Amino acid sequence: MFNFIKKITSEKPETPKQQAERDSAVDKVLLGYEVGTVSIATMITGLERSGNQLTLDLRLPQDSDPETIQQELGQLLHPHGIQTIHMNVRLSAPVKGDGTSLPKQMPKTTDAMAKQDKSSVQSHTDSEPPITKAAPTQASLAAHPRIRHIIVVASGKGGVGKSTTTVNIALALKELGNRVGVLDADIYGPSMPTMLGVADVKPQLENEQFVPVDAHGLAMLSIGSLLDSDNTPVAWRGPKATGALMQLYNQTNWPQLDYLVIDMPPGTGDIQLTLAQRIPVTGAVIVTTPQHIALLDAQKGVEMFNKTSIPVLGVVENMALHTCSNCHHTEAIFGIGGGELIAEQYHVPLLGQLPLASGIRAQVDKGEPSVLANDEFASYYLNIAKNIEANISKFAKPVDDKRIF
Ligand SMILES: Nc1ncnc2c1ncn2[C@@H]1O[C@H](COP(=O)(O)OP(=O)(O)OP(=O)(O)O)[C@@H](O)[C@H]1O
Repeated sequence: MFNFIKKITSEKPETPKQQAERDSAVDKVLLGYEVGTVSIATMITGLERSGNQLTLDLRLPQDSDPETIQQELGQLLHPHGIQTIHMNVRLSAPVKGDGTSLPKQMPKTTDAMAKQDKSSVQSHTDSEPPITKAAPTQASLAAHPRIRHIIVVASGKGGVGKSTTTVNIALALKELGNRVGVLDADIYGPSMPTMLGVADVKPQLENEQFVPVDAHGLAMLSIGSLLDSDNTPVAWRGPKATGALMQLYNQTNWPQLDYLVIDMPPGTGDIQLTLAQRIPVTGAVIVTTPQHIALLDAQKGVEMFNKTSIPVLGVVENMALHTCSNCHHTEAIFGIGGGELIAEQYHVPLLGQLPLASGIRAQVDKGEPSVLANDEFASYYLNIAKNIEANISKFAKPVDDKRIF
């Protein structure tokens, strides 16, 4: 482990407001800075900003030159108020054999990334889709060797029921006879393990790869499984979050899957954009609610996916209808047509409208979502899954069947 401390220039006054603005600018610089052909964001295992000082824990490829990196980052970050950079650098060990000295237990998040010295980009080229150079486009990303379709489920804002919808769609796709995996990438509120009733099950490591948890037949991996209760990801900033999520995607031994459904963090910021640019996605599903503000945010989601050339498979309007728990009468209490409006405006299909029903909430709360319980709401999700299936093949990327693992 090397420890580099470099003073760039002398002090400059900084207000809290400036600091907040600079945090975002610093994130952008880190996301854009590449070591070899890979963003340094994917190599950050720890990041702390204190005033004009930035501390980065980095796991760099063995042949990289930390001093040059520090110098270049210093120049790029100096205009954004960073005067001192501390870099704690681990260089990846050279690849030897098949990597037999493995941790028996799943390490905690920070350790998981820091200790896996052999898990560099170099040592995993056999299973990782390549991360391409700056401004990667979907067309330049190789399809995942074992996954036919990757679907991201996104929402413009939090709390619209994205995770509830994701878990039920995943179960519905499985119900239709598919092999399905779920990646819970919602760093702000990872909820898949609880919703699937496997919150106590920790994923294992095998040959330096995460092994997804079997959750009612779904291959599930959640960023939440890698966290301690005191190590909440809420405070994670862009590059660290992006790095951790890319690691989950790249370093997981996904079985052969027809669908990997990714529960994205809500919003349309840097993290979402970076993931959308680095993971070979077949299509996106956008979850919204009928309220005006949620619809506006959903529009931003559609625009983000359009920019990154990810086809939008459609919009799901959640909590669109209310089903009375006494008489089971269903009506659109928030008004009608929100999801339809977006669908029309952006030429994307409306995949379905879901009721606001306490039963839907109660089922995910007890770890047995509606589709699993086969309750009265299951058919709504099955219809959405059928609509996804009906559309998806025209967006599929070719799978390289000749690849050997
Ligand atoms: N159709 C629905 N009817 C009733 N309750 C619902 C419905 N959909 C979701 N909920 C409830 O709304 C709450 C928020 O849902 P969920 O966690 O799925 O939203 P989210 O968009 O993923 O939130 P976050 O952005 O915080 O991750 C949960 O308590 C969930 O049970």
